[in-house]
Amino acid sequence: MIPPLALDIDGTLTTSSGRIDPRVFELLPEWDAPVVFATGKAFPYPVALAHFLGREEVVIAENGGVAYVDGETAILGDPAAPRAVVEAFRERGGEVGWGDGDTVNRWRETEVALSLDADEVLLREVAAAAGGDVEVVDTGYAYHVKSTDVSKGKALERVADALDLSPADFVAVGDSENDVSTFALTGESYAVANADAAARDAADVVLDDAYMDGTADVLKALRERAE
Ligand SMILES: O=C(O)COP(=O)(O)O
Ligand SMILES: [Mg+2]
Repeated sequence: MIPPLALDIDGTLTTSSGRIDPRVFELLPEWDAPVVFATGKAFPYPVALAHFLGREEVVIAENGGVAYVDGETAILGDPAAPRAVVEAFRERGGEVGWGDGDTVNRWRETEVALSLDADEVLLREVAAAAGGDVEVVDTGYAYHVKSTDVSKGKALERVADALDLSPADFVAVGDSENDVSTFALTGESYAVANADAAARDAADVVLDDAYMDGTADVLKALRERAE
C-alpha cells in the first residue's frame, strides 16, 4: 500500500533557488494516499499548493500553529507571547525585514516570521528574556518566533487522528529543525541532503540528493515498494 505523506515545503519540494520543483506537479496529484503539507509558512501557502495540485487541502502551517483537515481549521497556538517578543525586539531597534506589505506575516495566526537579515543575536536575547514559553526556530528560510508548545509533530497527531490514521502510518520528508518533531512520530523519516544538522540527526535516513531530487527519489521508491 502506498503510504500517507507528511511533506515539508521549503528545502524539500523546492529547488535550490526556492521555486516549487515541477516534479511536485507530476508526482503528487495522483498520490493515492493522504498528503499533508507541513510547513512553517502561513496558512494560505500550503492550502494554495494543495488546491493547485487538485488535492484535498490537508495542511499544517506556521510550524504547527495552524492545522486544517476535513474543512476545519484548528488554531493550536496563542500568538500573544511571540508577538510581544517581536514588539520588544522592534523597540530595541530590531527589524522584521520583509519590507512594505509583509505578506510573510499578513495571514499568520500564531507566530511571527522574521527575515534571515534580522538581527539574530538581539532576537534570541529578547526571546530568552521572555522566559521559556517562546523560542526562535531557524528554518534556513526565516527565523520563526513561536510558542514552545507548538510543533508540526503535535499538529500531525491531530491531523492523523482526523484521517483515522496514526502519525506512525506516515512517511515524512524534510530539511530543517522544524521537521524534527514530525520525524520523531512518523514511521519513516527522510532528510534531504541539504538538511540542517538537527534534521539530519533526527531522520531515519539522510538522502544522497538535495531538495526535490532527494524527495523525488523517496517518492519513487515508495511507489515501487507498493507495487
Ligand atoms: O517558511 C519557512 O521558514 C520554512 O518553511 P518549511 O517548513 O516549508 O520549510
Ligand atoms: Mg523546510
